[in-house]
Amino acid sequence: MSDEDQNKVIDGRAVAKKVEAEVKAGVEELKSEKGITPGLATILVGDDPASKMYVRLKHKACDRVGIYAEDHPLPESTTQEELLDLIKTLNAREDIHGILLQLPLPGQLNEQEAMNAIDPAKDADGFHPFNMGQLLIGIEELVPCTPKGVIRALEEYNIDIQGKHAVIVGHSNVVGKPMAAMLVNRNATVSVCHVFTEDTSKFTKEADILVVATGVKHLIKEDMVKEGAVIFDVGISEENGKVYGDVDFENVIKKAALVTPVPGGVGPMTISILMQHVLMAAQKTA
Ligand SMILES: Nc1nc2c(c(=O)[nH]1)N[C@@H](CN(C=O)c1ccc(C(=O)N[C@@H](CCC(=O)O)C(=O)O)cc1)CN2
Repeated sequence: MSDEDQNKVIDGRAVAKKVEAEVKAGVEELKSEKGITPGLATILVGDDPASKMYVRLKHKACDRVGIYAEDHPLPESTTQEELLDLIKTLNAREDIHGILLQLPLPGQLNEQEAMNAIDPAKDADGFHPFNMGQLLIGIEELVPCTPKGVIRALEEYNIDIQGKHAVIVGHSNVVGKPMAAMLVNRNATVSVCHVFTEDTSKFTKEADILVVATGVKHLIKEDMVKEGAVIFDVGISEENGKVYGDVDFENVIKKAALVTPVPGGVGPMTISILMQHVLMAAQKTA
């Protein structure tokens, strides 16, 4: 990669490091002034290797910032009742301020019902309907971590959002929909594309800010982006032990003003925002 292109890489690890430093300072203050150690409980159902790795990364981040973390691994065969029972127990624990249910869940489990059972005040992921509803009316407290990480990166890189055309590819509850709400809350003009969009490239070519979250390797090519666009690649797919994003990074970077790499872009930012949420939830109990 040329030096010029190197300067266009959004360093997600550096953004995450900055967020983590802030969280660490907040955790120390809460411990020394109120005697409260923020606590996160993670729930991992089954043996999916990627999910296991993400939970491990979250526990390592907790260690770095001083958050207490405990994992609740459940077998693949877990019933809805068993999962809800565990969530109920964790909701009642005073030393646990954040609960994270690692997704996806095995097919027999009802994901939405499980997320609805998490106390909204402990909803570290921001997926509870109460927190999603708050986001929609412009109250951003516990909101989904990945889109919040994207917003933080836009701030860190001094990118104006107001009046810009932001295009999101993917309309999931985890990324696409909350990302749209956060950008609208900041007065962007937002288009959301998805599998039923007739001509996605018609939209992506017009995007000042492009967020792609589909899980389709290298879906976004150089001829699909606008010169000078700021691009966030949220997708991760694996092929022969190598991870790929949704953006054809090597070629797209020639045209973009800024772009996130995979790995080292949005992923680390997501985890640092999760740490921020556990701290926020603990601070509210003080
Ligand atoms: N309960 C949740 N489940 C899932 C979420 C989520 O936010 N909450 N998001 C994804 C997975 N995810 C976090 O859980 C996640 C994915 C990727 C990364 C990350 O840091 N990736 C590294 C690359 C790692 C690799 O080599 O594969 C990177 O991008 O640098 C962190 C978190 C689905 N489930």
